[in-house]
This record gives sequence, C-alpha cells and structure tokens, in this order.
Amino acid sequence: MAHLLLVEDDTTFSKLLSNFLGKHGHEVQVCSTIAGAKDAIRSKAGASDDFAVLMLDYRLPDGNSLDLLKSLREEGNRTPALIMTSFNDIRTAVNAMQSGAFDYITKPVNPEELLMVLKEALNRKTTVSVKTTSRKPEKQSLDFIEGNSKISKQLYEYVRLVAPTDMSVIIQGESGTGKEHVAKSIHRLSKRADGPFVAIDCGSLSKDLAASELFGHKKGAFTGALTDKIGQFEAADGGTLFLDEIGNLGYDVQIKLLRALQERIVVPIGSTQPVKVDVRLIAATNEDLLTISSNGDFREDLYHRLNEFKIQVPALRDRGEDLGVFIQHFVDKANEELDKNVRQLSKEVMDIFMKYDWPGNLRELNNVIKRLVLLSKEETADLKALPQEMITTMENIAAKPALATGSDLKLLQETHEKEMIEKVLQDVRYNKSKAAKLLNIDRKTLYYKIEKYHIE
Ligand SMILES: Nc1ncnc2c1ncn2[C@@H]1O[C@H](COP(=O)(O)OP(=O)(O)OP(=O)(O)O)[C@@H](O)[C@H]1O
Repeated sequence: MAHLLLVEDDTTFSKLLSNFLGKHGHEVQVCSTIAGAKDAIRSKAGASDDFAVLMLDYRLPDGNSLDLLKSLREEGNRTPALIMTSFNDIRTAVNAMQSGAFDYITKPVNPEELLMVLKEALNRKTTVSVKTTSRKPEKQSLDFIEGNSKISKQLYEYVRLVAPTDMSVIIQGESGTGKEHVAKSIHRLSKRADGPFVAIDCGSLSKDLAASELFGHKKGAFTGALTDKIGQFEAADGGTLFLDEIGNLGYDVQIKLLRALQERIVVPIGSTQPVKVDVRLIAATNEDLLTISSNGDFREDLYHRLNEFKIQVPALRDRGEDLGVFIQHFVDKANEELDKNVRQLSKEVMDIFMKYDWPGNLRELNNVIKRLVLLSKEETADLKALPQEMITTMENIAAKPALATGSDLKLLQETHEKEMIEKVLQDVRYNKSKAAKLLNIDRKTLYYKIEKYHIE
C-alpha cells in the first residue's frame, strides 16, 4: 500500500482513478490545483505518511505541473512524479522527464499501464537521491546497443577515440537520445573503468543544495547539515563524474566546479581543508552551452574547460536503419521484463513507427514499446494495443512532411538528408567546416547539398 497524491482538476476522472487505485490497495489524496498540491506536499514533508508518488495532470487551472515539479525539485523534494497528459502534449511530457518526472502516461489512461508505471515509480522511491551512484566497476551492459547506421558508427568511433584519454567531454543531444549511455560507454572503455561512475542529474538538484551535493559539507555548515557529508566529486574519486543537464547549475557552483577541475581539489562547504580528487568529468546538455554562455547563463571559461571534446548524440529520427534495431531490442527487453511473448509488430504499427518523428527519442520509443507489449495479447502486436488517440496523432504527425511519405525511396532519403543537414548546421551555428566534419562529407559536397536542397 502506498500513499499517493493525485493532482487532477477533472473531478469525474479523479474519482474514477482514486477508486481504482484504492481497490489496488493504495491510499489516494486528491487535489485539483497546483496551490493545493503544494500545501498538501508541504504538510506531509518528512512525515511517516509522506507521499510515495505524485500523479500530476499536466494542465491544471493555476498552471502546468512542470512548473510545480521544478519548484518542488528546487526545494529538494525528490518524490517520484508521474505526469498524466494527452498524447498531443507528448513533447511536453518528454520534457517533463528533464524536470525530474519519473515517467509520463498518456490519457485516456489504460489501467494496466498505470499500474505498471506506478509499480516502477514505487520501486524507484528508495534510489532517487542521485540519478545513479555506483562504486562498482561498470560492466558491459546487455542493455546497450550501438546501432548500424553511419551516424551511429561515427558516434561510437568518437566514443572509442576519446575514452582512453582523460579529456573532459561534453555530450550534446536532445532529451532521451542516450547521452547517459554514451557517458557510461566512455567510462567503461577508459582506464578508469574499475573506478566509480557517478551520475548526477543537475536538473533535479536544488540551487541551495547543489554545492553540498557536489563538494560535500561539514557538520553545522548550514541549517540542516547535521553530519559531515562527502560530495559526489569525492565519491567519484578515481572514476568518472557524469553531470547531466549541466546548464542547470547555478553560477556560484559553476565557479567552484571550474576550480575543482583546474586545481583537482574540492573544498567541502564549511571546511577550509582542500581534498585532492582525481575525477574525469563528462557533462551532458540538450542545449547549446556556447549559446547559453553568450547569454551569460553559463560561464564561458567553464565551457572551454569542459569542451576538450564534444560528442553529438543523434536524434532517433536521424538514425535511419537503427530504428528497426532499437525496436527489436526494446521488444525483447519488454518481453523479458513483463514476461510476455510478443514476437513482432504488425505492418501497420511498423508503418506508424517508421513515419513518426520520435521527439522523445529512445526513451519515448522504449516507453511506447513497453506499453504495446504490455497490452498485446497476441504474438504480433497490432494497432489494437496502441491507444486510438496515439494512432491518430502519430498518423497526423507522420502525414505532415508530405515529402517524406509514400514509397518513393529516393525522395524519402533526400528528405531525411535535408533535415539532417539543416539540424547539424543549426547545431554548429552554421559553421560549414564543422558541419561537414560531423556529417562525414567534405565541404564541397556540403555546399552542393545546401544548394540542392535550398537550405538557407
Ligand atoms: N544505446 C542504447 N541501447 C539501448 N537502450 C538505450 C541506448 N541509449 C539509450 N537507451 C535507453 O533510452 C533511454 C534514454 O537514455 P538516456 O537516459 O541515456 O538518455 P539521455 O539523453 O541521457 O536523457 P536525458 O536527456 O533525459 O538525460 C533509457 O531508457 C535507455 O535505457
């Protein structure tokens, strides 16, 4: 039995849902606004009947639940949160994962799916303080595949190239593209593989506690510092520290981070004694750090210190033939986890998957497949196992780039090529030499293609 907070302004739906969850042994408190949710959460904070999971409708009368989640994370609250949203808001839901949501679920809510996601959130409850902390050597994970596309091969060529060095690395890519997986690969292939890999999600660190989380503190350094605490930098000594969403770190912490990198020492808060650390830093971001540093939100000196090597992780829609490989991988994984026996996806489902642009990348694909496998009664997962709303939305989205539909393979390839060139150009801020390098073509070819596709 778990104590859940349901924040939902549709009273009929919230009644149905709390009855359903009640029947499954959970105790549900319901409120309908962000303000109400904040009061409820604060009144329970730290109590024995504190909420185990927050279930948040995305759109609420006094704002959206991402803002609520952000402010909770700022205050240091790390209760797993599920965002409930219509499929049309899926992009937002995917972004929610960056604001510290555990998962999202699309409306109309499927009961079996809800119980599955809830169970995962409840299991997660005890392990949320940093995203992953491991003192054990990272082993080759069976959960990891590289893909066969040209762009993936290039990605892992870079990974293998930089891994054995001690260079700091920036991993850039959209949400859910597998940046943490790439960071783990670098660690695993490095001289530090037997040391710890410590991952911190800077997006869910509160501003006040970020410095103490990273550098540690002495007892009494501030209210609430009841004992000495070792920071994650020290925890990663001899290994790799992975800072996800590094753009979210406050300016003060950035200064301390730069010092730690330059001098290889950290000074816990409230202490005067520097501690020597030997840590390789890998940072991930889904925004261009150079752009945010030109806005003054990220220190340029820190950016250059981190940017000894940069790796761009491609969006799933740009990974071409890899999509099929990942689909198979996630189906196998879901079969194993859910004890199911789905052997294939029907042609209709595959068609939709191929046309969809996957804004949430591998994470979204993994989630969609897990739900599909869960709801499939047969060996072939067909459209019946996809919510109607999802089919319609996917079809609409898929229909949008008129050029990319149909069976004209050449046209299809050209459309993808044009999109990829545009994206890479944007990523490198129209630096054509860099773009050509990333695209693995020479500059002349790039100029030719820019002209051919009328890219501005
Ligand atoms: N190469 C891979 N092989 C198999 N699964 C993968 C791979 N890369 C990513 N995944 C899966 O995709 C999901 C997202 O991966 P990951 O957390 O590494 O992405 P991310 O880019 O770090 O996300 P975020 O931007 O939210 O931090 C995870 O469920 C992960 O297991």
